[in-house]
Amino acid sequence: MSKLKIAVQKSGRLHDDSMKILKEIGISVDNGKDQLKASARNFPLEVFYLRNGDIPQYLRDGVVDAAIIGENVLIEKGKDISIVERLGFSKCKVSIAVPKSSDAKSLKDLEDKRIATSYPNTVNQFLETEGINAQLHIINGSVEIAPNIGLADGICDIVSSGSTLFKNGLKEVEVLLKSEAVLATSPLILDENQKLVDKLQFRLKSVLKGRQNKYVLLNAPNEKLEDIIKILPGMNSPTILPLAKEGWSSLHSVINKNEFWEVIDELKQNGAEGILVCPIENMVL
Ligand SMILES: Nc1ncnc2c1ncn2[C@@H]1O[C@H](COP(=O)(O)OP(=O)(O)OP(=O)(O)O)[C@@H](O)[C@H]1O
Ligand SMILES: O=P(O)(O)OC[C@H]1O[C@H](OP(=O)(O)OP(=O)(O)O)[C@H](O)[C@@H]1O
Ligand SMILES: [Mg+2]
Repeated sequence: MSKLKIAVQKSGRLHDDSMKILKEIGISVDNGKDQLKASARNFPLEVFYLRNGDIPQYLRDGVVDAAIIGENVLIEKGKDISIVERLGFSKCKVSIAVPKSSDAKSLKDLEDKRIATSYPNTVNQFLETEGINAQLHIINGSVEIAPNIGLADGICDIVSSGSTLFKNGLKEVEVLLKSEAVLATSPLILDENQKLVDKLQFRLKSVLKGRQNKYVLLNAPNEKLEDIIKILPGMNSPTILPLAKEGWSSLHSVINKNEFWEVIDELKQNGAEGILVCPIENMVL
């Protein structure tokens, strides 16, 4: 039986969440820390631990069938590789930044200037589209230090909280793209392995949907039920069960987790009591 070969970052920002999501979709991997390859116990799958930056080439060559990778890396060097599913973690931006004292307000203002980056293709594409000339300095890390040491007038790098920019006296002037971890597949994937990817994708969708939602249970007097149902977004057809306490019911429903926190005070004011909010492992739709 064929096994699906999937690449996961060996160590770094993506590693832990990638392994976590595999676990949540029911895949147990024997994980020796220094192993470069591991097999799943309960799914025809082998995990290859690789550098994030090397993964596009492995996908292109068909050395691996699929990968969990930063979308920004695919935009930089894997335009030919298809994204199967966005995974919602490792969210970041790829942005242009300049020293706080600079007058530059966008990429346009860096005409004829020097830009340090690890993402030359991404920057070049934006420069071309906007018809701007700039000189690129390609460096592999610590990009944010470049303006301070006189190497560049601006930089293009990953921004998440913005604290690295802040610490280096830089300000973000333009966001080139937004990124998150994605599941991607090789253009050379065989049909039988594509079927395994489809299975993974189905499981991923139900885990991701579960993460976005909460299962809410609350008690309320019967005469308040109508008002409470109006307050709770998405609670069009809640389950209502009578409580042993005369005139009271228990109300159960699935609710988007962000929407829920916005209405919690209103719920209490309208008589809801004993509110329980539970995580959902999977939502199979
Ligand atoms: N500060 C951050 N916040 C959120 N996501 C980030 C951040 N920095 C990087 N990422 C995302 O995580 C991915 C991996 O970043 P990380 O710094 O761990 O590895 P890398 O140096 O890019 O890759 P390699 O595995 O090749 O060494 C990036 O491509 C990006 O998608
Ligand atoms: O906006 P922030 O939250 O500060 O995150 C942005 C920083 O995070 C990444 O570096 P990382 O910490 O991964 O180090 P690396 O350069 O060694 O990959 C990225 O290259 C930025 O430098
Ligand atoms: Mg990094």
